[in-house]
Amino acid sequence: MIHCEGLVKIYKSNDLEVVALQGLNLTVKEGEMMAIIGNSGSGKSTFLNILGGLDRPSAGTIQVGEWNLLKITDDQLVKYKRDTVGFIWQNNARNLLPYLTALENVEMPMMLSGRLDRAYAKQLLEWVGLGHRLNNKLQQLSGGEQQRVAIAISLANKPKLLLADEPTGSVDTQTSDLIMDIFRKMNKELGVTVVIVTHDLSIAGKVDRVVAIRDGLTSTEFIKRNPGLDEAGKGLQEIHEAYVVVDRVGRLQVPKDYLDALSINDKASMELDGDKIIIRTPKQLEE
Ligand SMILES: Nc1ncnc2c1ncn2[C@@H]1O[C@H](COP(=O)(O)OP(=O)(O)OP(=O)(O)O)[C@@H](O)[C@H]1O
Repeated sequence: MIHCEGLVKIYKSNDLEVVALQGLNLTVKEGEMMAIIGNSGSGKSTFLNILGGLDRPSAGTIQVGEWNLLKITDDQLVKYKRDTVGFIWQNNARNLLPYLTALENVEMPMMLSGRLDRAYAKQLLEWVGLGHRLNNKLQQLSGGEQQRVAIAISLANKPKLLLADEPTGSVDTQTSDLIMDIFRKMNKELGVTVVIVTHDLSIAGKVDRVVAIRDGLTSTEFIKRNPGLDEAGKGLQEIHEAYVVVDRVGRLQVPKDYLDALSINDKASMELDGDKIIIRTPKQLEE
């Protein structure tokens, strides 16, 4: 579904250049439900915005389904956004219309794309557990309920790819669990590929794979040890096996605390020792 290699995004403003993505590699299979984690400023939102067609990449390769997002024309990008992706933000209230009902809010994007389907709009709201709130105005719904309306809206165009930026960022734990359950249901029943960007490690137990981004590069992958396991609230390491990402030309990131522990700055010695690769302080610097 998603294949990106050496993806670069540079923001230029006046004389300043910020390299938000420095050659990111990531492949996401169709039907996968995965999360991207990383510290503030690591490039998560930049990556999601590129995937969602809201921002353009600077260089590299990024293919989503049939679309090459580096070469896509503006007209094709409009079609891509309308037909292929659904987007959910942390604070969705700004994208919803408070004076319309939940149902009217879901119908609105369908009308705009000329494909109104009231029965499907109702079904979506039932799927997110709001079948009893169809005719309530948005302003009469709680924050968590509004977030669920936003999820229904994001699915209104029957996207193949659902992108969520901190979808559980401003809701309580119970609503957060409910939202993750809805994503899983949509993923299983509609076959939608789901990519979630988050700070929240507790939702990691609800996805198949977590990829950590550091400084605009994928650094570590956590893959569920037991796919039957579905325990939110547990740490990543408890339910996932951690792997360092090695790119096609053999580059990998060594965690900063490991380097600090051995005072490795700009050089290290590396050697193959049977079935291990050993990285250590440069030999000539050892006492
Ligand atoms: N429009 C922009 N113009 C200039 N620099 C930007 C722009 N958007 C993001 N950046 C910079 O790119 C880097 C990556 O930002 P990004 O928002 O992708 O990080 P993030 O991991 O999503 O962080 P957060 O979790 O805080 O949202 C940061 O250094 C940020 O300051």
